[in-house]
Amino acid sequence: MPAALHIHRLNKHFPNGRQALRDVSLTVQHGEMVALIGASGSGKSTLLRHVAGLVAADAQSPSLIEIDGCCVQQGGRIHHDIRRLRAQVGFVFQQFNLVDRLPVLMNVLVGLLHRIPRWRSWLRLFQPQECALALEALARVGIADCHAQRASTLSGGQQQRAAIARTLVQGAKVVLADEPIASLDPESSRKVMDILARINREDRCTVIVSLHQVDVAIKYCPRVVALHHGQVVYDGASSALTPALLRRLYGVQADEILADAAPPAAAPCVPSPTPQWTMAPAAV
Ligand SMILES: Nc1ncnc2c1ncn2[C@@H]1O[C@H](COP(=O)(O)OP(=O)(O)OP(=O)(O)O)[C@@H](O)[C@H]1O
Repeated sequence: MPAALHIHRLNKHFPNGRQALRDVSLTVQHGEMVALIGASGSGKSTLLRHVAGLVAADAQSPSLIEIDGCCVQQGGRIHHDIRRLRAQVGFVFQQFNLVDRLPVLMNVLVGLLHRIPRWRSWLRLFQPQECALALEALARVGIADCHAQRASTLSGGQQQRAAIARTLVQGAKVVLADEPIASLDPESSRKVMDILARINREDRCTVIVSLHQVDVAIKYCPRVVALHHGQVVYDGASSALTPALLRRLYGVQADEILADAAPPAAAPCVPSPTPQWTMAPAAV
């Protein structure tokens, strides 16, 4: 069985000469929940955008990205059938990417557009069972009662949950979430992360989530991939992250991160059966 995600020797230079990714190789198996961490500018978003086939790697490089054995891009060329492949990948953005003026239910139904005839998608004609599917997805993320509201009237946390409901309706087997909680308050962040963990657990969805908050990465993701100046400098158990690595990744900010992660004594991030920052999974 092919891996959920396979990345081989991914390099990216932007036209201004900046190298955002350096020889990134990574394999993620089906059903994993992986956190992508690293300081601002380390390349997390750029990596996820390459995986989604939104950005092409350096031309004539040996790069290869495959999702479930299907080529997303190779040698800096995005696969010609990327639209079909993208339909299998859910993308959750920091800024939600909902259509503000449309009702929440319609925003969720957008996840079905790749599956219905084009004439129906143009007319936004959805069948009762499709609406029922969207309502069920909204119920799973806890906002079914908001289905008739315009997306713009939802709170940030609710909008992000609607965006996740859209990926549920889409039937995505791989969900890429790019800093999904960066603009949310702690309670909304918890709800969004709980939902991502639930779809990982219950739907066996592979989730790759970029996060600024190391404590959240440790709490929710058994595996962490850390980027530093576009290079993978750590790929392993989140419980085995060390203060030394966090200092390398985040510089002076690391002390703040360590304090957040383990409040009482700048406790070492050594593997332990019950790390102090691991809270019991909370219900959505
Ligand atoms: N379109 C672009 N043109 C030039 N440079 C870019 C472009 N997009 C990103 N970069 C640069 O590539 C590097 C990686 O950026 P990226 O947004 O991937 O980092 P990040 O880890 O996601 O940061 P943040 O956590 O702040 O979102 C940065 O140095 C950024 O300035």
